Amino acid sequence: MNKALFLLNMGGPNDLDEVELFLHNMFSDKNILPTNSMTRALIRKIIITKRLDDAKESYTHLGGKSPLSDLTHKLIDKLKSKLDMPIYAAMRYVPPFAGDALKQCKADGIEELILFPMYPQYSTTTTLSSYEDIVGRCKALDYHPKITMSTCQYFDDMDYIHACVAQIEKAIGDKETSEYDLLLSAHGLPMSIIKAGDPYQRQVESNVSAIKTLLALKGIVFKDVKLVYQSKVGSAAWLEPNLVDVLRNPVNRKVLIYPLAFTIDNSETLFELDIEHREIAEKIKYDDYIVAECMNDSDTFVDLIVKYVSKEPTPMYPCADCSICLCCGAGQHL
Ligand SMILES: C=CC1=C(C)c2cc3[nH]c(cc4nc(cc5[nH]c(cc1n2)c(C)c5CCC(=O)O)C(CCC(=O)O)=C4C)c(C)c3C=C
Ligand SMILES: [Fe+2]
Ligand SMILES: [Fe+2]
Repeated sequence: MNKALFLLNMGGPNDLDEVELFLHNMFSDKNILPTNSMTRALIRKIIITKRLDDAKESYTHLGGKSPLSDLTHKLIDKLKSKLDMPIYAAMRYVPPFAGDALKQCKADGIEELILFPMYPQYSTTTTLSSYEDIVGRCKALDYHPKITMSTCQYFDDMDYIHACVAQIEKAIGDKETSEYDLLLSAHGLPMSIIKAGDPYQRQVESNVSAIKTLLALKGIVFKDVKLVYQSKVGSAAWLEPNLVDVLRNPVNRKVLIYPLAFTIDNSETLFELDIEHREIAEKIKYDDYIVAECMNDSDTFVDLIVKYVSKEPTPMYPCADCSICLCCGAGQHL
């Protein structure tokens, strides 16, 4: 069967004019704001009015755009040397959208789309949203390929955990780990989404436990290892503890932050963590403040993607005896 690979992600604005499009599309997504469409439109307007200038300002610090798209294309270039199939980035809120790639796949007679989520932990706000986007766009194009999730999540895959620890080791270099707090920083989510059954928090916590276990096995000792949540938007309750609160109340003034929910660097790592929160740390006189890089196009991450794309998809999580996946809805009933 002719196959093509789609890497699923949110995307990031490719110029300052796209910041509004990003926010508009994100807050039009029923998986991000699961309310009725009238309420969603109202909240969207309020958030765009409040966030647009600040968001543009953040991207200005990064040269006027998000680094996400360029870094994803570097990864795709590396994957192309290992996988004999067309590979596309499918971004949810800004170009490159999946639509153009799907038109190309239809014209090329591609019969199977293999989807790889760039999110290690499954969430309705990310993985499910991207999956539904692909399915919806295929329908709109009257294109009916087999759609396969290569995996719905990989937070518990030991190859992925080794890759996380490799990034942490690379960031700390020759420094003495026992003097540092390791903050494993996951993107936050509203508590309302968690209470509705989203498995993200549980998967993040398992991810943290696995990293702690591997650090112990490798004899790498930090002063403390803490799970924190970043990038809160609005005033509703989100997952806690919030990274900013933890940074503002230091027990120890040497920290290494590892961004746990991203595989590709973006404004929330390179601006929020590395510029904005660094300023807080400098103001309150941290002795050292290190932000680890995401996996980006590292060889271990390339190998992980190749592994999932090359293997038969396992019955998807958590349903073992029916091919429809209970976490993302992918697949079909037998
Ligand atoms: C309700 C708001 C948001 C939820 C829920 C959310 C979940 C979520 N997001 C990511 C990854 C990314 N988020 C990015 C940008 C971004 N996210 C939000 C809000 C929510 N995210 C906003 C408003 C923005 C725009 C930037 C800003 O205004 O601060 C990005 C792109 C960054 C870039 O380089 O452009 C990513 C990637 C995850 C993994 C996640 C749930 C687990
Ligand atoms: Fe986000
Ligand atoms: Fe799934």
